[in-house]
Amino acid sequence: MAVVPVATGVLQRDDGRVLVSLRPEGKPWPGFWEFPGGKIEPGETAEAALRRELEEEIGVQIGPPETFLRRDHPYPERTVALHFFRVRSWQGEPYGREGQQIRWVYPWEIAALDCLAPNLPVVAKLLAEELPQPPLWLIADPARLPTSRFLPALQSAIAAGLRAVVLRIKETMPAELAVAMPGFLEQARDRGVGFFLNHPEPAPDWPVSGQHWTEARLQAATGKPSQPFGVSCHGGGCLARAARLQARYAFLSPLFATQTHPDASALGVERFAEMIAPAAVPVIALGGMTPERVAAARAAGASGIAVLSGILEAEDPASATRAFLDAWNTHA
Ligand SMILES: Nc1nc2c([nH]c(=O)n2[C@H]2C[C@H](O)[C@@H](COP(=O)(O)OP(=O)(O)OP(=O)(O)O)O2)c(=O)[nH]1
Ligand SMILES: [Mg+2]
Repeated sequence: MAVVPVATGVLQRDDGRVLVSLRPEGKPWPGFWEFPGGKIEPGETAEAALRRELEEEIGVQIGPPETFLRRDHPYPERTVALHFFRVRSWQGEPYGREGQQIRWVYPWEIAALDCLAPNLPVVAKLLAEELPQPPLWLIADPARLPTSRFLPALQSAIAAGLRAVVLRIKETMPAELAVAMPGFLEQARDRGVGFFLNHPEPAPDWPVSGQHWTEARLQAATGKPSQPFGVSCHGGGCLARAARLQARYAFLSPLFATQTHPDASALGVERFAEMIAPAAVPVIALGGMTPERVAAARAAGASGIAVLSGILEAEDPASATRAFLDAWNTHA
């Protein structure tokens, strides 16, 4: 089957919104949202095709495009070799020059629309950029530590560079912790730490970045929550639903066998990679994570790694944090 090379542009404004356009009747895949662009002509470079297509389709002259993602995708009638570029500057106000609808949307809103399948990894990559960096996620559960050690251990991890935390509260918190928590969270937020709260309803009104849902809660939900949220998934169906409900990230577990869930059989690197490939949410690898395994998680397409017991329960939470961060950075 012939391979058709295609160049498309993700126009992104300073407020983070990107331009999507609706494929019109009369073209393949009418009614699906895409990034403007089209086929690269013989002898044309991808960038030249991008410039020509964006002028033809949305009436803009673009500044320098950034190479963003490459994907080959087999449609039933043809395989397309897609060159996705990001464009941050252009002249002219985009409009649907071929009569097509256009829309400016936040990256997390794209997957709630009907999108062409190979565009979903582009959405995941845009969303990954919005997450706290570096992408080492700690699942902090006060029930797993003596109360007096919980906040100091968390503080040490933050001082060592931790910037993403899921605060997992399963049972009533010791009163002294509950009292200290809002002040602690406010200080951490000022240092740029993102906190997502996994708490039974009613959740306390703490200054967090968003909520963290279980897979069961995602399945039971009738719509997206009002706050940004992430979710713990165990399979590809959950990742797809999470994206549809505009989740900002998903944990996918267990990548490796773990002590905390010895009965859950591990996904393994290969299945994990297969589940991530078509996903429209950034996937954070969870389960049996050690610094030695970070490279494998990253190579499988993980946008980050999550640790449950390897940091707060370590003798020295700061050096445990640094070991994971070093491993992530080494394999960039
Ligand atoms: N433009 C565009 N095409 C995409 C995207 N994702 C994706 O899979 N494709 C596929 C659909 C099409 O099979 C192919 C490019 O098609 P196109 O219909 O835009 O090509 P074109 O503008 O040159 O159209 P035409 O002149 O042939 O009518 O790439 C995307 O985000 N934007
Ligand atoms: Mg086109």
